[in-house]
Amino acid sequence: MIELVGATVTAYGPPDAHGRAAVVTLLHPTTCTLTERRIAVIGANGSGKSTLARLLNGLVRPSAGTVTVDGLDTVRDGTQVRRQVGFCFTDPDAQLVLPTPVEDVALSLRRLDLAPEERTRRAREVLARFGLADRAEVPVHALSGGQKQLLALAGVLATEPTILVCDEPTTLLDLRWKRVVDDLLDGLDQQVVQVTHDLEAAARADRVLVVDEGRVVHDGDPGAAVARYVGLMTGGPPR
Ligand SMILES: Nc1ncnc2c1ncn2[C@@H]1O[C@H](COP(=O)(O)OP(=O)(O)OP(=O)(O)O)[C@@H](O)[C@H]1O
Repeated sequence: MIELVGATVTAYGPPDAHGRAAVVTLLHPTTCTLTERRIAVIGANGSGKSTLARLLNGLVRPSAGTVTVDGLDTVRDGTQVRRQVGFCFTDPDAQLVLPTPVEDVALSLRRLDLAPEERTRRAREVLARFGLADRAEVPVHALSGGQKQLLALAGVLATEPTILVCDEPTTLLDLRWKRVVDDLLDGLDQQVVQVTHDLEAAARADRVLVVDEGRVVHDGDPGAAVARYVGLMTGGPPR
């Protein structure tokens, strides 16, 4: 269970003519308890969705308030929280660091106390589960965007987190690969919190948070959330 209590994120904005930077609020105080299996976060570009998502595993620290996962504080107990909450970025290149898929997944498994051969064997098993068995030794840079996104998810899920947070996991994918990743996410046992611009994916969620200008302006039923978002988006050109 993820719990935000007055969670607020501030940062320094751009410096003025005197070199002084004002503090800007990226996320206004937010309180909610996230227990549903499928949660979507939607909103305009720059509204604060990624900031909210990154709070959930401590990638971003609250400037005020708290974020806890099953009672563990994302600041105080950051390492334990990150073991429980896997995070997948929009761009898999931000996540894939080793030359081949098998090495990359084996790296994800480094926390398990395993001999190197056993770690490699497990990494191959994980790749097979994700339909990437025949890509195990192919250079990561030679994989398609869809294969890279699957690999990034495989690396995160290999560690068996109880919660998966994904920041626009299908934005860079063509329709075929988007379906593959959507099906994978829909079928997971884990709780999944997904930031998305895909309103069909949002409509399939159990609960949808709509973020606007750093505030959660709607939280609840997917149909009403999507309608709220569409209303916001048709209210004039972006600022
Ligand atoms: N570390 C930071 N310092 C200053 N401003 C930041 C920082 N991180 C994000 N921002 C700003 O906060 C706002 C919200 O950013 P965020 O990435 O959370 O939006 P988003 O809703 O995920 O956008 P998108 O849909 O475009 O990915 C943006 O205006 C962004 O430029």
